[in-house]
Amino acid sequence: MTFSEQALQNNERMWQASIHHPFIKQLSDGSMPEDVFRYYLIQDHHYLHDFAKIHELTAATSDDGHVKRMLAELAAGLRAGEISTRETFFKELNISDADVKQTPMAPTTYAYTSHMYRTLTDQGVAAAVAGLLPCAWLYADIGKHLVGLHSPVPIYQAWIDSYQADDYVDSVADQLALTNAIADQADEATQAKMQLAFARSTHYEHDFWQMVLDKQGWK
Ligand SMILES: Cc1ncc(C[n+]2csc(CCO)c2C)c(N)n1
Repeated sequence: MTFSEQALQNNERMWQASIHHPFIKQLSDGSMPEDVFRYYLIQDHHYLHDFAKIHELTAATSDDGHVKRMLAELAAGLRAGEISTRETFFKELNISDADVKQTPMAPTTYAYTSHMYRTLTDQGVAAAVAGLLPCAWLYADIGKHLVGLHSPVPIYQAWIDSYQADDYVDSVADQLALTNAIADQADEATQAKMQLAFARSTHYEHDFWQMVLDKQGWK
């Protein structure tokens, strides 16, 4: 069994809970209040900024040319994605730079990104790469699940469409292949660290949806 097959089997319950989370349902049936989607976009902006940084740090730490190149390419794609999100979603919802600056990372965004930094510093490159994987892979699965459903709210449908684009689906396949290749060459202890990092990120992906519906803040 490949690393990713094993990972999915180990985390099936959390994975399914994300795919069927009320956040996804509210987005696809259009019932999500706009302020909730705004909250999501701002937290996700904070998340993506750190997520790109973690790719760059992992690339800088790795001594494998292929891993370095792939992570650097993914980071560049994330930076470009950040810019296009600002141009489309932020503009449409009138989210300004000041709105973003004035909104701190909520506890779950903070915990999720901190987990990824910590995985790199404490567990190394292989575990860090495994910790990055649920992000793209889970959204691709959610995108598949939503094929054929059309949200009555155009901006929600635009969000759904962005995770069904062909270039995105190809990039997920590359990330799966990279993670599986790293796991193949890793010893058992490293493979266990990779599984743990994947499981933690999967957990935080689920909590991210819930954070948004709760509009979680610092008490
Ligand atoms: C909390 C959170 N988790 C996953 C994604 C999805 N995502 C982030 S970067 C990327 C790859 C290139 O687009 C994908 C699929 C998100 N936006 N926010």
